Amino acid sequence: MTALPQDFVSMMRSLLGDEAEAFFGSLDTTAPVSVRRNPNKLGIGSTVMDLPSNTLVPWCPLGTYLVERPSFTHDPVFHAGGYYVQEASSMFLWQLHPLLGAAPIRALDLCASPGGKSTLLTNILPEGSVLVSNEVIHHRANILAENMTKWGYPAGIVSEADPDKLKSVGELFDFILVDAPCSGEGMFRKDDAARTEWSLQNVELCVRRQQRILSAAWEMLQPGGLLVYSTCTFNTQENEDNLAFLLDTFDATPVALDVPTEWQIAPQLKGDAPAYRFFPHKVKGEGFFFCVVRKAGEPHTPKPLKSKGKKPAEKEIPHGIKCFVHHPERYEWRWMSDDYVHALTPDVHDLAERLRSAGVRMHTAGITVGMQKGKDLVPAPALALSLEMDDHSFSDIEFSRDEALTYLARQSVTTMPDLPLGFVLATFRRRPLGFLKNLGTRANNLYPQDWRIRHLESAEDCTAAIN
Ligand SMILES: C[S@@+](CC[C@H](N)C(=O)[O-])C[C@H]1O[C@@H](n2cnc3c(N)ncnc32)[C@H](O)[C@@H]1O
Repeated sequence: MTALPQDFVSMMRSLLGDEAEAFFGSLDTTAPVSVRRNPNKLGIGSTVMDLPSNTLVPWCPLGTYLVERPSFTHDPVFHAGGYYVQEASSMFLWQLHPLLGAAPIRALDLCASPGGKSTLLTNILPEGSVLVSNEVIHHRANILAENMTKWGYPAGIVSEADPDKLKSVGELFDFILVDAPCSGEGMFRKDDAARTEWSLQNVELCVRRQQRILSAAWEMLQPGGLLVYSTCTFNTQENEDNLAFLLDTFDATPVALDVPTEWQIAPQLKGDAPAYRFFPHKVKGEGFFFCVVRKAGEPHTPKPLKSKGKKPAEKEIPHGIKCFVHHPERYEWRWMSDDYVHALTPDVHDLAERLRSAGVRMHTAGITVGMQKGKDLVPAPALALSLEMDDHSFSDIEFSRDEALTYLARQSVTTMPDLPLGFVLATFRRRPLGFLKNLGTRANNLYPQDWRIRHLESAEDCTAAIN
C-alpha cells in the first residue's frame, strides 16, 4: 500500500492524540466483509447467509459479517435482490427507525448510487412511503436503477439530476439523506488510489461541494422534516464543520440518537452538536460520519401541480397487464417514456409528475410492469423482481444453481417442453430472477443485456463457497 499522505497523518494525530497510532494501524488491516439481508426476499439461512458468519452487525439486525469474501457475482440470490453487500458502518442508518414515525412519508436520497443506503431506507420507511433515489452521474444512475429494481421496492423513483436542478421541486420531502461525495479518507484501507488522490486542496473542494449540496437539500426539505448528513471521511472540515454550517446557516436543530456505549461509536470531535463517528480501530466497519438535524416549522401540504394546458390523450392500457401485479386498483396506470406500462401509487405518480415538470430525468418510477409487442403482453424484467408481482400470472421454472447462472449470463437455456408456450418466470430457490419466452423448440432468454454476468467461467471457483 502507498504510504498515508503526510498532511493526513499530521491532521489525524492532532485529532486523535493517543489513539492515532492504533487508528493508523487499523488502516493496514483487511476490511471486514458484511452483507445486509432483504427481509422481503430472504429469510435467514440461504446461500450466502449459510456461510460461516461470526456476528451480526450490532446496529442493524439485517446485517451480518462474513468470515471471508465469496464471489457474490456467482450467487443467483444476490441477483434476485436477496441481500446487499454493504460495509457495516453504513448500516447505522437503521438507527433512524424510531425517528421516522408510522405515517407514510416522502423521502429523498440525494446522492444515492450505488444504492446501499437507499435499499436500507426502503426497509425502515413507514409503510406507504415514497423514496426518490437520485444520482447526478449518468452511469452511476444506471447502476443505482439496477440495484433498486432488484431490491423490489414498489414505491421508488430513480432520478438523475444535479441537486441544484432538483431543488426547483421545492419543499417536498419529509426526510432527506445527503450521503455526500467526499475526500474518501475512509477508503484508505481498501483503495490505494484514495491515498494517492487525497490532498488538503481536495478536502476544501469537497467542503464547498458538500455545502452546495446541503443548501439545495434544505430547499427541498419540508418544515419539521429530518435531514441526515453522512460522509466516509475523517477530517472535521467535511464533517463537524459542515454540521455547524447547517446549524449556523439554516433554522436547524441537531437531533441525538440513542447509541449504546458498547458499540464503540465515537462522539463528534468538535462542537456540542451530536454526531456519530466510526473509526476502524474501534468498530468492525469503515470510517463513517453521521449526523441528523431537524428543520424548524410545521409541515405543509405541497401546492398542487399547475396543469400545463391540455394533456395529450393517453394511450389505452392493455387490459390483461393489470393482472401482473397484486392489488391493481391501488395504482395509477401509465405508459412512460421507456415504452413500458408502469403502475404508480398516487403518491409516486404525484412525485413523478413534479419531477417531470422540473425537467428531471427518471430512470424508473413505481413498478415497471410490461409492454405490448404485437399481440403479446411482454412482462418487464423489473416486474420479476418487484415485491408486488402477482406470480399467479406466469408459469415458472425452478433452476439449479448452474442453470440460474447460465440464465443470468444471458446464455441460451434449456427448452421447457412441459411448460406452456409463452412467458415463463425463472426462479432460483423460489426467488424470481427474470423471464424467458418458451417457444417450444427453444426458449428466448429475456434477462437484460446490461445486467448479465460477464465472467461465468470463474464461477466454479466459488461453487463450494456458496452452495
Ligand atoms: C458516498 S457516494 C453515495 C453512496 C450511496 N449513498 C450508497 O450508500 O450506496 C456519493 C455519491 O454522490 C455523487 N456525487 C458526485 N458529485 C455530486 C454532486 N456534485 N452532487 C450530488 N451528488 C454527487 C457520486 O457520484 C456518488 O454516487
